[in-house]
Order: sequence, then structure tokens, then C-alpha cells
Amino acid sequence: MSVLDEIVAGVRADLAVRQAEVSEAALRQRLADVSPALDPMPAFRAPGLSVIAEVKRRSPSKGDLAEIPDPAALAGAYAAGGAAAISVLTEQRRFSGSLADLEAVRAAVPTPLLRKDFMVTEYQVLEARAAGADLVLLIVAALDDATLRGLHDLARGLGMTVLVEVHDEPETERALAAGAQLVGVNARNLKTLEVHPEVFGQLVKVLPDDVVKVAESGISGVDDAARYAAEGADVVLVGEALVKDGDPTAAVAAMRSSGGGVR
Ligand SMILES: O=P(O)(O)OC[C@@H](O)[C@@H](O)c1c[nH]c2ccccc12
Repeated sequence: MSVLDEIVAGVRADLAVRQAEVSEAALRQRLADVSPALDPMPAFRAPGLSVIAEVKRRSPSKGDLAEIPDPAALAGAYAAGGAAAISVLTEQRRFSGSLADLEAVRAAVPTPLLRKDFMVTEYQVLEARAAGADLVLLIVAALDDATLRGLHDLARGLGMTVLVEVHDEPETERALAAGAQLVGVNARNLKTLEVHPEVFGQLVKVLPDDVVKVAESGISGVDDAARYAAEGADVVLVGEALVKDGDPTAAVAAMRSSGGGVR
């Protein structure tokens, strides 16, 4: 079993517990009370480099990163630095996140929010929207084509934006075939946890001009952000470097301006 398979098995077990507590019908009812999803795409498409700043306590590859007792305060700091969107890890077992973190952040900031998790069922997409998320992540390596397309269409139907994550060329072709408009190239291979920073530069050549391109993982500071911007990234998604920085507001602002042209 790959690391990704093990993570998804844990996610499915946790999901079964939540599904036993809240029915899908009840979740769908909650959707009526949620404000419409915010659209991050105009900011992502504007000139310059956008930052998706991530709330991330730990990871399977790096272990504990930061305690983050108050995710809403961290998100407020990211927003003050001009983050175009905020990613909240909600996976519990490996990343110590939760939907409660997402809800707390939603209550605190008006910035578009990404639910970062291992989404394998419609229920999780509905949960994301009900908790106030505007975007969801779909990891191509974790999904068959029919499920990828089904979850993509469901999220779009709910007014959400989908970040479709890839790590190689076949996955990129599958993402585009599913209709992806926002593609994230994860430098980390989720099956082995190895980081390959050169993958973005390879895959950017396969991505059409009108697709918004996100560079994900292992971005340690302004130099990495600037390098990805020069390679064609519209957006960088950054976790570890920001949660460990004593001044996350300044760190986000510096990454934005590293891409040439503040937006
Ligand atoms: O902390 P980093 O190296 O800046 O990485 C952030 C983000 O790219 C990473 O958290 C991530 C990218 N894709 C994922 C999928 C699942 C969980 C986590 C991720």
C-alpha cells in the first residue's frame, strides 16, 4: 500500500463515523443557509503572483510543524498579508486538522477558503460547502476518472472552485479531461512523499494558457516563489514556511511581491 492509500483508508474510516452522525440529507439542508461560494479565479488570473496560504499543523513527511492553537488568528494574519485564498487542512489522523478549524477560519476572514483533504466521496464535498469552503482539492492520484469527474461536477454545481492536483503527465491529462480550470502541480509525490521541484516546469508545458497554474509544496521562501513565478506559476500554495514564520503577514506579502507586480 502506498502512503496515499494508507491516508485514504484512514480518511474513509473517519468519514464513516461522521456519516453515521449527520445524514447526507441533513447536510444538503444546511447548504440553504450558507452564503454563496466566493470566486478566487479573478484574483488568481490577475497579473503577478497569488498566494494560497495554508493552515497546517503537521504532515506525514515532516511531523509536527506548528501548534496553531488559534487557526482563525493565523488566517487573519494571512489575509492581512494579501493571501488570495486560505487553505485549511481538515484531515485528522496525519495532519491534525478538522472541519472545526475550517469553520473557525470561515467565521474570521472573508477570503476564499480551500478545504484541503483527501476527497473521495460526494459527502465530503457537501460537508466542505456546508462548513463555508469556497474551494475543494481533488487529488487525481487518489481518484478514478468517473469519481474525479463526478466530484468535480458536483463541486462546480455548488458554485465552488476545484483545485485539481497532479504530479505527472498522465495525471495532468486526466485533470484536463475532467474539465479542470485550476490545476495544482504538487512537487511532493503523495505515494512516496518525495519532493521533485522540477515537476512544475515539466508539466507547465502541457497545461493550456487559460488554465490557472498552482505550484504546491516545498516552497521555503521568496526565492522558491520567484522561481515558480518565472516558470509560469500564477499561484503558489505554501504551508510549512508560513506556519513556521514568526510574521506570517510579512511572509505572505513578500511572496506575493516576489512574483513581480503586487496585486
Ligand atoms: O507545507 P508545504 O511544503 O508548503 O506544502 C503545502 C501544500 O502543498 C501541501 O500541504 C499539500 C499539497 N497537496 C496536498 C494534498 C494533501 C495534503 C497536503 C498537501
